[in-house]
Amino acid sequence: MIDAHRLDLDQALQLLQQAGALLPDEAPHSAPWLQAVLNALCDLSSRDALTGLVNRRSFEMALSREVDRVARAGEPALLLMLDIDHFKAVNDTHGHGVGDQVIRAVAGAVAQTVRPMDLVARVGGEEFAIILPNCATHVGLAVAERVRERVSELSIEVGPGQMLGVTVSLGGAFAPPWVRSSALLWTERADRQLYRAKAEGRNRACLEPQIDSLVSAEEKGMLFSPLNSDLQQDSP
Ligand SMILES: Nc1nc2c(ncn2[C@@H]2O[C@H](COP(=O)(O)OP(=O)(O)OP(=O)(O)O)[C@@H](O)[C@H]2O)c(=O)[nH]1
Repeated sequence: MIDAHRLDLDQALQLLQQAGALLPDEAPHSAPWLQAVLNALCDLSSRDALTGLVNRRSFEMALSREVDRVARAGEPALLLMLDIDHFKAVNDTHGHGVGDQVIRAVAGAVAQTVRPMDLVARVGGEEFAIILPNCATHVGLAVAERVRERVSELSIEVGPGQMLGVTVSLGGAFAPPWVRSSALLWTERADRQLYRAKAEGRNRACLEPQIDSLVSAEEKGMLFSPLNSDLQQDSP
């Protein structure tokens, strides 16, 4: 049994306080209190401080989980990479503070546009990623377009009476159903489409052309038959 009084938790509690996290109501140093402190620290370390979105580390974990899920369940999942257009010019013209404000506004708009089950992450300075589980392939482009349009409608007040508009480019790729791919390959494919969107003029969404699965219904049945359950678990 751990005696929580003997643990040095000062720094952890200061971090939580500084981040504005609510400290647990439970009796200090009790087991439920300690658990609540750990939960709050986990939450803090999985979020980006500027936007409150999921950070790159959590995104990578979620993406690997999604790769596994798609390979098992065969449901199509879409990964969108999103980058603010000409963002350097925003910083250069209006300053870093306004740049941060724009990043926050874009993050809010994107998070409000997708479904609660979708995961929006800030994966770089002005770069975001969205994992959309169970997203039908024929609606992928419409979803990406909706996000693009929503951001382009933003009017961000960056000074008294001074409004700023911003656009984003998006690149997307579906995880191949029934196939064990890797998070890295999936990200690279979506990134390639993002570069295409930038090269084709920005403020647009490009999705990887769909390649129909070569796995037949019969093969899918075989993959999930009890005889092959070991094979399924061991396959790379
Ligand atoms: N304000 C602010 N700026 C950031 C942050 N992180 C990165 N940046 C800036 O984002 C800018 C990214 O610029 P670039 O990668 O050149 O791209 P861009 O100007 O958006 O141009 P394109 O992507 O080609 O449309 C750089 O100037 C970085 O300094 C941040 O957290 N806050």
